[in-house]
Amino acid sequence: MNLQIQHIAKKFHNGTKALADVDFSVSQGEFVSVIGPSGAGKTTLFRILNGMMECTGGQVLLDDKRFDSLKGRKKRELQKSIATIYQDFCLVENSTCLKNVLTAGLPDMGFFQGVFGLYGKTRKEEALKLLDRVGLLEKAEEPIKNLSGGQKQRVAIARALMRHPAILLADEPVASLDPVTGRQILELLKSIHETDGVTILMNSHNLEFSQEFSDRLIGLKDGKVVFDGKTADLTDSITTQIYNKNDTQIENKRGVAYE
Ligand SMILES: Nc1ncnc2c1ncn2[C@@H]1O[C@H](COP(=O)(O)OP(=O)(O)OP(=O)(O)O)[C@@H](O)[C@H]1O
Repeated sequence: MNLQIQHIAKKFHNGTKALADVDFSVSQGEFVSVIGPSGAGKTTLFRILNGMMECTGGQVLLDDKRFDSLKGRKKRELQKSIATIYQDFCLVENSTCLKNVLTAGLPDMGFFQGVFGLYGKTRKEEALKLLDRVGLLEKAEEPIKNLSGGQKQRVAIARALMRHPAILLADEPVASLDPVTGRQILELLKSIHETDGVTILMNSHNLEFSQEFSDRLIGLKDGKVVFDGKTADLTDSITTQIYNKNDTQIENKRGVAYE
């Protein structure tokens, strides 16, 4: 599935212009990271892409079908191709890992099935397989609140995969994790990307991780794309331009989350 972001703009009610003429495409199977300083508009862009927020200009196309202006059932149908994982995992803490993964099926279920959690044997088997894939089968009946941060993100990844997404949006997926756990989560995402051909669009403050795991980087600054190229083509001077920091600061901050 090809994602086309065409001249996207977002102006909030308070007058803040978070995005201005953001324009790029992502082909099926790419691993792209959106990088940029705090306030650059990364989260706003991701919210528009997963349908949580409306843009005030431009359009988003999925395989040439306009996505941003759709409503209701048509929007939900197309939305199924996009799954998101978040920095704070967005799981139900008192519910088990298995139930959290199963909730991904709710939009396809009838009202009563959903209310009474009648997920059915096939969905349960698939959810258990996915928990196995992320290394958490033995925790299936454990409530989320008993898990570590890394384990919670693994459950969130299993829940995302339950939707069979063509595109996985990873919004600061490792920002709440220590560097070792963060790397393990990114290795898991990379292996899913390589095995399933899922497109991954990641928003990260960690430039070193973005460079290591992505094929392509999009540099956002003040709501505009200031770099779009292969990871290897990101030079120190472009990094300075994106983050507006001098070279010494960049050298000192390599591997540390940019602010
Ligand atoms: N709901 C909102 N109402 C008004 N302004 C907002 C809203 N959400 C975000 N903004 C503003 O839009 C701009 C972009 O914010 P956004 O959160 O997208 O940046 P970001 O690059 O994700 O930053 P960070 O890396 O710190 O999360 C900022 O100036 C922010 O203050």
